[in-house]
Amino acid sequence: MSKPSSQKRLTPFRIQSMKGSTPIVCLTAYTTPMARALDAHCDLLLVGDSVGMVLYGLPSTTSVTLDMMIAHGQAVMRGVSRACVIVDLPFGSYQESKEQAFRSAVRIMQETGCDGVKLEGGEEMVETIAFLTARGVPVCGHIGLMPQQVHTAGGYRSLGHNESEIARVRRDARAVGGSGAFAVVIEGMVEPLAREVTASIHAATIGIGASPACDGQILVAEDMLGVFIDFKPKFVKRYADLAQTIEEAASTYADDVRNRRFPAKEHTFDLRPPPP
Ligand SMILES: Nc1nc(=O)c2c([nH]1)NC[C@@H]1CN(c3ccc(C(=O)N[C@@H](CCC(=O)O)C(=O)O)cc3)CN21
Ligand SMILES: CC(C)C(=O)C(=O)O
Ligand SMILES: [Mg+2]
Repeated sequence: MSKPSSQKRLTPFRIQSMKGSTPIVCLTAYTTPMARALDAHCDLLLVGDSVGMVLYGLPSTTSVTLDMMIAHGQAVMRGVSRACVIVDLPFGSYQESKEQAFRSAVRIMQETGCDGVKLEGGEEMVETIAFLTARGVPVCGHIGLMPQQVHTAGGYRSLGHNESEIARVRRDARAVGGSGAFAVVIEGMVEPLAREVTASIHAATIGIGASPACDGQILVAEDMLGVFIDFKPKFVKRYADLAQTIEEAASTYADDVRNRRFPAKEHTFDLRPPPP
């Protein structure tokens, strides 16, 4: 018998159908407890390759592997009952050919049970996205600022500030939007461009640093919770200061141990009277 929760999960099809009506609420999740905490409040949870920077302290997302994405995808799926779960294809697992992309996507879907995959790229990824969607893999695109291109782009810079950047994003949006993707993450671009892109494609646009003019919004959960504080992009809004909360709790714990206030009576197993 299947779990009763399985039919309540939002599908990529349903996410796309929210375009233009209800703003699509998305956050990243990498672990079971985080997925459990976010699930009821989000329409879509992304197991992002940002996991490499946020949980592993790596300098970029480019050394994240398919095995890492699968392990975190499995962890998130254990904590979810409502949200649609999408897993990032990591750098090097899909760019070589559409066949390589299909093999990587199938591994992710079969080994995690997630609802679809996300991949970065514009015009150059159209064939790949069409190949995957035609074969049963729901695909979310990702255009604009593409973190896996950090080494060729020369850093993380927002787009749409000159005519050639605008033309590039326009082309990528039309290409990816028309390739069968149910949604497209549009990252790091000026508002007029995000608005134009959102109005011009059938896929739902999920913005990060791309203004309120998108069909939905996504942030890295650890950024908005103030857990990850190594850097704060302009687009991040802090809803909590958990790094500070953790620091304070650790300090109080250390103080309690050093002054023998912890463990107290209620944390200690004591000798019980023998049963009658
Ligand atoms: N924790 C975390 N949050 C993210 O949003 C994120 C990751 N990691 N890792 C993968 C990529 C990298 N991202 C980044 C990283 C840095 C900036 C940044 O520093 N941006 C500057 C300059 C933008 C501009 O040129 O206008 C900023 O001030 O926002 C932006 C996006 C987004 N992604
Ligand atoms: C920030 C989102 C869109 C992402 O790709 C990630 O977390 O890896
Ligand atoms: Mg990513």
